[in-house]
Amino acid sequence: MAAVLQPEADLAAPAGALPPLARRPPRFPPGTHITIEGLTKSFAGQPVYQGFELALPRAQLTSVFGPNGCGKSTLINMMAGILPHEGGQVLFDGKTVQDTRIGYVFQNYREALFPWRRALDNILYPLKFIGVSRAEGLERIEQLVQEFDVRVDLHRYPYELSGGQQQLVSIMRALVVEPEVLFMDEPFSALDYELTLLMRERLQKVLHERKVTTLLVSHDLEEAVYMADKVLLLTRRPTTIADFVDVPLPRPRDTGMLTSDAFVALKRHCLAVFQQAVRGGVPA
Ligand SMILES: Nc1ncnc2c1ncn2[C@@H]1O[C@H](COP(=O)(O)OP(=O)(O)OP(=O)(O)O)[C@@H](O)[C@H]1O
Repeated sequence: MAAVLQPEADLAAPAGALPPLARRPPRFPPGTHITIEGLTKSFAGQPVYQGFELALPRAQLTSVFGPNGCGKSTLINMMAGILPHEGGQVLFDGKTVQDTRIGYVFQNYREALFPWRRALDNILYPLKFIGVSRAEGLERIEQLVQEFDVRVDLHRYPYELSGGQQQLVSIMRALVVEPEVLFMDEPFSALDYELTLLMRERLQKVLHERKVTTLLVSHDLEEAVYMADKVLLLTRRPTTIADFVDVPLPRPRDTGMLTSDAFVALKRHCLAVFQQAVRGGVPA
């Protein structure tokens, strides 16, 4: 297992030259869960990330938003260990992704679920890799069904379920392992608007109650702000951080919030930063 990160221990100065401890700035903000340092990635010689740095807070949902093709999926896929990177590191409480329990919800739930397994067995599937019994798994699923407060027959096969129900199954499968970190890549983009509103509302409530550190890639600014504790706004490639915006709106949230003054003001700010980032300018 990787050594636990000592937040202040690796400042690159010779021992004799260190300033007094009390005056040294913290390496990462208090409450940091995930640290990304010097992340470097290119495709066909074209850089996407060059020395990318970021600290992500524990138990909060960070939405990732930016121009098309700026590398949102690439970022979470590198973090989740699905995609290799050329340089830098991503640590979770100082641990590598291999030593971290993660969940991942794909955009395309149709391809993500096993069609030959009933919904229940799709959800139970990852538990066999972490040594959780079927009985314990069934208890966890019952708990999830209550938290989401939805009616879905988990004895059905995926093709017998609606799109929203299938994506719910896929979300439950990611949560049943009780992940330290959850990654979601546009999980609602294939759902109709009514279902999207319902799923957003339920999911943000469950994730907040479970205190899961979450990364959500979204193409929809309304969704990005509504779901988030923080919105990470990215620039065009090579990708940098345009802004990392706090969303201090109360939870649980519902659709009424979408028209509140505070929500609209936050969304307006994010839109202005995004437009600057698309044009390649420096946000005001
Ligand atoms: N395997 C690959 N080979 C070559 N180029 C790739 C590969 N994967 C991604 N890219 C390119 O890298 C860039 C970032 O891709 P990525 O999918 O991460 O962007 P994104 O911000 O999630 O995109 P979108 O907004 O379209 O969903 C894009 O220009 C994409 O075409």
